[in-house]
Amino acid sequence: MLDRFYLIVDSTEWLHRLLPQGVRLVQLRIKNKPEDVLRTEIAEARALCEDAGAQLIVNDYWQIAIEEGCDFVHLGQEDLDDADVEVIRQAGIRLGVSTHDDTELDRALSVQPDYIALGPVFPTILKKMAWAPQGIDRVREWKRRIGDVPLVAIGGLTPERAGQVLGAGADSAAVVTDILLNADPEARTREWVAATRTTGR
Ligand SMILES: Cc1ncc(COP(=O)(O)OP(=O)(O)O)c(N)n1
Ligand SMILES: Cc1nc(C(=O)O)sc1CCOP(=O)(O)O
Ligand SMILES: [Mg+2]
Repeated sequence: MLDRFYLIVDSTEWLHRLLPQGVRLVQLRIKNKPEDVLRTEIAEARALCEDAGAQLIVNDYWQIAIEEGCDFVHLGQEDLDDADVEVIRQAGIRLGVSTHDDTELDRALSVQPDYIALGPVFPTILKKMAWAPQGIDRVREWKRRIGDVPLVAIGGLTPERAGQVLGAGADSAAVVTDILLNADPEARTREWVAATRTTGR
């Protein structure tokens, strides 16, 4: 069972600030750092999330996640090319997978994921995407197709849009820039917590 509010951060510094605001589900998504930094950040994130009673999901670095005793990783389609899903499963690690189109959805379902992410639902400024925004109807369609597998909506979300994607069948709404680039990330996080506890299904 995923929390309906899924925060994504790029350092443990954010966890010190935002976990106390009521975050229960968080992804550590670090790019372009040396392995020793990654390992230190992942280990610290694990301890901080454990203390806060939050679920940590490690993006990309499934081997370090296993070695540092984490229990949930997120992999995109390119990450899956290099990942050993058998090893991940044997380590008892849960796995979330990104999808953007039908082919990716088929592939994601074939590894029996613990959730499927669909994006970008709205335009995102975080990274260049090869896909046009999916829109709300696509969220509805994805949920119909994946049934009991939890669905995470991502891309350009705000508290108001989170209500829309949850209402369309997403189980959780993931966010980066609406919080990390906000003038007051702590207050915006509290808005997210309130919005996702009171809207949607
Ligand atoms: C919840 C969630 N959904 C999608 C992604 C994107 O994963 P990926 O396609 O591997 O891209 P990067 O985030 O690694 O750049 C995600 N991280 N989390
Ligand atoms: C990291 C990521 N993956 C996406 C996908 O569609 O797979 S969209 C996305 C960016 C989400 O950031 P923001 O909340 O700032 O738009
Ligand atoms: Mg990735």
